Formats: sequence, structure tokens, C-alpha cells
Amino acid sequence: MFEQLGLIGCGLMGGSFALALKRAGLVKRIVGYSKSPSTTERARQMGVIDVEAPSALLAVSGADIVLLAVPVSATEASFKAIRHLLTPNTLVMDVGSTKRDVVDAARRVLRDHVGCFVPAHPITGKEVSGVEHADVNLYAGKQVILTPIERTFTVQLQKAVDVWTALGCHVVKMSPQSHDAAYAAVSHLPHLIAFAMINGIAGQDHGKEYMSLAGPGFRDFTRIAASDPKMWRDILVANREELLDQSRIFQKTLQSLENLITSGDGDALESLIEQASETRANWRIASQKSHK
Ligand SMILES: NC(=O)c1ccc[n+]([C@@H]2O[C@H](COP(=O)([O-])OP(=O)(O)OC[C@H]3O[C@@H](n4cnc5c(N)ncnc54)[C@H](O)[C@@H]3O)[C@@H](O)[C@H]2O)c1
Ligand SMILES: O=C(O)C(=O)C[C@]1(C(=O)O)C=C[C@@H](O)C=C1
Repeated sequence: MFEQLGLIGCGLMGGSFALALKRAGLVKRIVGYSKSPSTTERARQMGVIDVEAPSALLAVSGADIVLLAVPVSATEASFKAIRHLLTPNTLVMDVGSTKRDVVDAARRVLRDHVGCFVPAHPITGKEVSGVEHADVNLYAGKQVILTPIERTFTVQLQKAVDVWTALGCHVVKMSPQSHDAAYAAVSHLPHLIAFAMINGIAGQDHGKEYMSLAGPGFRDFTRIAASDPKMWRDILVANREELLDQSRIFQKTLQSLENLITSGDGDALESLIEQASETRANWRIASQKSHK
């Protein structure tokens, strides 16, 4: 049981974590801070946090667990704001979608205290942001990737595993580099393609009309294009090298399909579609249940 969660960033991910931690009976008090005071106030009114803090430092004052749930570009500034109050016993985690940049910021800013930081990335979310969409069940049954570094304290890492497990998550550990390579392929590229697809269609003369005619295939394929622009700007730029590698692979694969369409090679086209269809039909989202 933790005494106090210091929550920096009372939005979708942070708010959902606060609700889940409280429901699990793992924390006595939640003190929250968001950049905009009206967000912090809203989080308290909604019962997501118990106390509003006027600064990140004050949210962390007295906290034995700290969660950074801010856009990845705000990680370094957040670490700077709280580093003076961190003790070797504090468990500090984040939920950022990229890990190499976050870990680099932690090394630069936290220095001797970097061991109490356990980088985390829950593989769950929504295309809507803000505390209004916080959901006590967001993390249940989902994967959480932890990317400890050589200096991460064993005790803190175990505490992090225990917290996420208690919230019903399946914990996976990997290096920040492997994380960023994998999520460039299965999260960042799909978002990039969804943004491009919507802009490509909406930018055409008859784009609006076409979109008014679209059905569930279009809806399912493009849901994530409605995601928060600033959050995704940060993610795509932070993981640009891995993302651009994946984008090149995608473009080559698309080109191969186009070539077969151009030449009218139906058999070869069918065989590539069959490959994709079988792969996707056999794919299941990883969850705690499927790992049992
Ligand atoms: N939304 C998703 O699907 C999803 C999934 C997994 C991980 N993430 C990661 O979670 C993090 C938070 O995303 P979210 O969806 O909760 O966004 P959100 O917009 O709902 O919440 C972010 C909160 O951080 C606050 N904030 C912004 N800059 C700040 C700063 N400098 N100091 C303090 N507070 C600040 C905002 O006011 C907001 O309350 C991001 O790093 C994102 O990459 C998001
Ligand atoms: O469900 C969504 O809307 C998401 O995009 C969630 C999603 C993803 O699967 O790509 C988005 C970003 C994350 O860092 C983790 C999960």
C-alpha cells in the first residue's frame, strides 16, 4: 500500500491509473498536477485525484509513488521539476509511448536518482484524450512494457511489476531500443498511415462526399486518425529513425502490391492477400488471459 501517488498529468492515462490504483486499494491519497489548473480542478471534481497541487514539485512532496503521464516532450521538464524531492525509496514511472527519449531524459536529469525510475508503457489507450475519458478499467487485462536500464534499482523494478500486476496487467520487460523498434512497427506506423489516409482522401475534390459514403471498413481502419495531434507529433518525432525505417518497408510492400495490380497478375496478388489475411486472422491482441 502506497501513502501517496504524485500524479503529473491528470489526463486519460494518468487519470485512469489513479482511478485503478484507488479501486485496487493500493494508495491512500492522490495528489495531482496538470499544466492547466482547470484540468487539475476537473480531475479533483471528478474524484480522480484527492488534492490539487499547484506545481509538479508539490504533487511529489510526500509521495512514495510518482506517475508521469504527460506528452513525451514534457518528460524532461517534469523530471527537472521533481528531482529535488526524489528519494531512493520513491517509485517513479511514466506511461510514455516512446522509451529511448524518455530514458535519455531520465539519465540526463535524474542522475544519481535514475535508479528509482522504471520506464513503463501500457499498451492500451483511446483516440480521445483528457481526464473526461479516464477509465478505471483501461489497464485491466492489458500488456505493460517495462524498459529498465542497467541502473534501475531491483527493488523499484519489482515494485513496478507488482503495481501493474495488481491492476490486472501482463508485464513484459525489454530494452528501450527493442521497445521503440517494435512500437514503430505496430503503433507509430499505423497512426502515421491513418493520418495520411484521412488527409489524402479529405484533400481531394470529392473527398468529403466519398467519406460520407464510407462504411465500417473505413471506420475501423481510420479510428486512430482522430488521436491527439500534439501527443502524436511528439511520438512520431521522438521515434523518427525507427518509424522512417518502418515507413520505407511499408512503401516497398505497397509498391509490390501496386505492381501486381498494374500488371494484372491476379494470382500473385491473391497470394499476397492470402498471406496477409491468414496472418491477421491468426493474430490476437496480447492480454493477461492469452499468456496464462
Ligand atoms: N492516449 C493513448 O492512447 C496513450 C496510450 C499509451 C501511452 N500514452 C502516453 O501517455 C501520455 C499521456 O497521454 P494521454 O493520452 O493521457 O494525454 P492527455 O492529453 O489525456 O493527458 C496529458 C495530461 O498532461 C498534462 N500536461 C501536458 N504537459 C504537461 C506538463 N508539462 N506538466 C504537467 N502536465 C502536463 C495535460 O494538461 C493533460 O492533462 C503520453 O506520453 C502518451 O504518449 C498514451
Ligand atoms: O487504441 C488506441 O487508440 C491506441 O492507439 C492505443 C495505442 C496503440 O495501440 O497504438 C496508442 C499508443 C500507445 O502508446 C499505446 C496504445
